Amino acid sequence: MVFGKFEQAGSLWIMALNGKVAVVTGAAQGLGKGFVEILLQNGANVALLDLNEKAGKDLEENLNKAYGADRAHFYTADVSSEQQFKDAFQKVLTKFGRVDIFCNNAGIVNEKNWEKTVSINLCAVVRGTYLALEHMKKENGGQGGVIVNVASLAGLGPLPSAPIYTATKHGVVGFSRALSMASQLANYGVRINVLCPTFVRTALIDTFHSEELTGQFFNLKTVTESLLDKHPLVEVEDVAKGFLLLVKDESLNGAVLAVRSTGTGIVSFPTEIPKTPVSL
Ligand SMILES: NC(=O)C1=CN([C@@H]2O[C@H](COP(=O)(O)OP(=O)(O)OC[C@H]3O[C@@H](n4cnc5c(N)ncnc54)[C@H](O)[C@@H]3O)[C@@H](O)[C@H]2O)C=CC1
Ligand SMILES: CC/C=C\CC(=O)/C=C/C=C\C=C\C=C\[C@@H](O)[C@@H](O)C/C=C\CCC(=O)O
Repeated sequence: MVFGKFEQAGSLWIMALNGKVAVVTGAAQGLGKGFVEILLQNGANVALLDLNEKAGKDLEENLNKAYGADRAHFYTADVSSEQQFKDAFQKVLTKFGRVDIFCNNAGIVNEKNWEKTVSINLCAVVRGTYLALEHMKKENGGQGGVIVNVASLAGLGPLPSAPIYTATKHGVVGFSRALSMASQLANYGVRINVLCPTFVRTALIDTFHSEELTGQFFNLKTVTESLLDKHPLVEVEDVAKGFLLLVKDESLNGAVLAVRSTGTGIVSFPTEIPKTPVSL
């Protein structure tokens, strides 16, 4: 299946990013900032969405100094608000005229206020995906494109100290994989891929030291620390390279990319779930 303007690199079909327009949520810091930078370095123009207005505006100024005027624009938006998300998306279309790449990256850990976590980590990912899809899909006159949803290794296996966070990330993986199949079957011309990083050196990983944010699971801090031993930290730049692959490689739709200190790989899901027979 071929989606958009691309150039051939060996047997790979690679989407050229010059002139493309990308949207990244949670873009003011951390992984989102890394995704924005690698997109700018590869020729795309980028809309940054975040609820942190000061950090977002400061980053916008610095990026336009570094990569050229008018390449990056910040829009204040709380992705858990349907109205704010829709308004920001409309402002992006008014400014840039198109959206080719959409990254649902914004996410939090809050096991106390779990409804907030579900609202941001899962509901807002669905909202952003559907906003982008409505604009991109060919049956609506769109140009096609690619959506990258940010899950986590906790979307592939449990984080005992963060069961709600784990649930939201499993939801992102399942939703994105199912929608990628729907997109293929309906010939939307839109690829939907998932990024599953291990622990990354950002502000978020301090969360599990916070009793306010881990709540009843604060006493499992040592479990997370032992998982950190098993899954050592990676840097934002390592994850950004995986993100760029999911954006540029036109052959990838429904891909789940795990980024770990031991390397990066596309997850293969068993068609037959291993089972231990029981007698009823
Ligand atoms: N840091 C890590 O170890 C890992 C992070 N992830 C995921 O990567 C994504 C980014 O996380 P990090 O960069 O590490 O976190 P971070 O806390 O450094 O940055 C998150 C950004 O999202 C923004 N944000 C939070 N709630 C928002 C909302 N309602 N509306 C708009 N913006 C909002 C924040 O203002 C911040 O700029 C999250 O989805 C997270 O679950 C996945 C695996 C590992
Ligand atoms: C408290 C949250 C902190 C940071 C955010 C985040 O998403 C960090 C996730 C980091 C690691 C999660 C590890 C989960 C490990 C176990 O559940 C494993 O069963 C995971 C399953 C497969 C891992 C892939 C592999 O190692 O082959």
